[in-house]
Amino acid sequence: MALETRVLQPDEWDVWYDHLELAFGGVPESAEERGLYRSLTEAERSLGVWDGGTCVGSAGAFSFRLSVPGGALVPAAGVTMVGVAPTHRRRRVLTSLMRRQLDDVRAGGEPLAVLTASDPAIYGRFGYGQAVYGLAVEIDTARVRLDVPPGADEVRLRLVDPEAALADCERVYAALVPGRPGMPARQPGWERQPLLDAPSLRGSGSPLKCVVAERADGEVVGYARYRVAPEWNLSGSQGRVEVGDLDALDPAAYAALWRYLFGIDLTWSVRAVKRPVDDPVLHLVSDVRRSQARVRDAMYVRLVDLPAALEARAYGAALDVVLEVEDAFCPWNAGRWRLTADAKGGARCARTADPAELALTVRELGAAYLGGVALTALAGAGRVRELRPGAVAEASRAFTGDVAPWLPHGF
Ligand SMILES: CC(=O)SCCNC(=O)CCNC(=O)[C@H](O)C(C)(C)COP(=O)(O)OP(=O)(O)OC[C@H]1O[C@@H](n2cnc3c(N)ncnc32)[C@H](O)[C@@H]1OP(=O)(O)O
Repeated sequence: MALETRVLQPDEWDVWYDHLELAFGGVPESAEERGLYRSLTEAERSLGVWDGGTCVGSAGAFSFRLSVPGGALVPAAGVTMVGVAPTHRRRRVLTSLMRRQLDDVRAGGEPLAVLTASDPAIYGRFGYGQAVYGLAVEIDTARVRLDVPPGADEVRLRLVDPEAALADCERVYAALVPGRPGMPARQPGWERQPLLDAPSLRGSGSPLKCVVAERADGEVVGYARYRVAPEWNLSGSQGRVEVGDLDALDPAAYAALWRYLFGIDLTWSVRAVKRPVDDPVLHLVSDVRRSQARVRDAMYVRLVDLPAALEARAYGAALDVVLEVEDAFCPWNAGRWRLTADAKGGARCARTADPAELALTVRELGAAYLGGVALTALAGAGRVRELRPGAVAEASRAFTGDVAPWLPHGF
């Protein structure tokens, strides 16, 4: 029987999501998670592949607006819920879903598609480049000290109900978005994701806790949501603090929050797994080695409308370069483009017949797009070719940003 691909009907959601759980190994999610993702699913952007009455493939997209260098919020399809049934794998079901989805994203006018990958080897073939990395730390708080800046002692900390503090936390998050490429502006409903607290998500940890940092006038300027995972052995307490998220608007509040987490009684380590790679905590700790910093891929970016995407971001230096771009999966992007930008923010990208100065695939452009991956590094790996001496360094300087891009949460 031929497979049929169609847009999800809302009453098919449970069957569609059951299929997805199966593709991911078959461990059921908690009712709380399921309820959240049901409410966040955009049915008209969700595709199902059906073999008779059985769902055998799925892919969805969230309508995100993503912060890019310069602070603009750019519409981006947050690709999600991709799965193919174990009975139907390696029969090009994923490939057909990616084809349909990228055509839909283009028709809908979103310049970007972004995703987090279950396996880094999957999405390069569809033009996604590894643009955002994430930092994980597990800090030995018995031996590592924090060198907090002046002002941290004036910050008032208050332990609050995470629900009650939500509006204040969201205000802090929203204020950070324009300054940090990669952050999705919060769309309605997504504020609930950091509050998910089903027992299966806690592991051995406590229910979610929230501490807020306040200025003298009572304004909330930072927060941390975390769990405490107590553990006892013959030597005594071995507890750990597990940070969900931690955001602050100034260095004093930021350091005060970390100091609080370091000082929780009966715990001897703090683990935070979704931090930016340039997290200032690396410069607060006395011993970075005992902080066990690890970096891994976090978000992949695909330029769907190449000129619109390149014009939407700002550049750190003036630029005038002709790019020869390969894009086998979205051929409307392929060819020669002149990208000009001034350091104040204006950029223009248009087709040209002038000689190319840099040759690369759309995947490298996606990797460099948010300013966190240097074109010079990609050139070092042979993935960007310099056709005019000096062009790689010039373009790299303009593309690279002052802060590392960051994806603070999964999707
Ligand atoms: C954004 C997200 O949601 S990420 C989540 C992705 N989902 C999962 O990981 C759940 C478990 N896995 C699956 O559901 C499926 O195996 C998928 C979705 C990864 C792949 O689906 P398939 O229909 O088998 O892929 P398809 O047949 O179209 O393969 C296309 C190509 O990708 C390759 N490929 C597919 N999956 C993988 C993988 N996990 N690792 C490396 N390569 C892969 C195939 O070998 C094929 O390569 P080729 O073009 O060189 O021949």
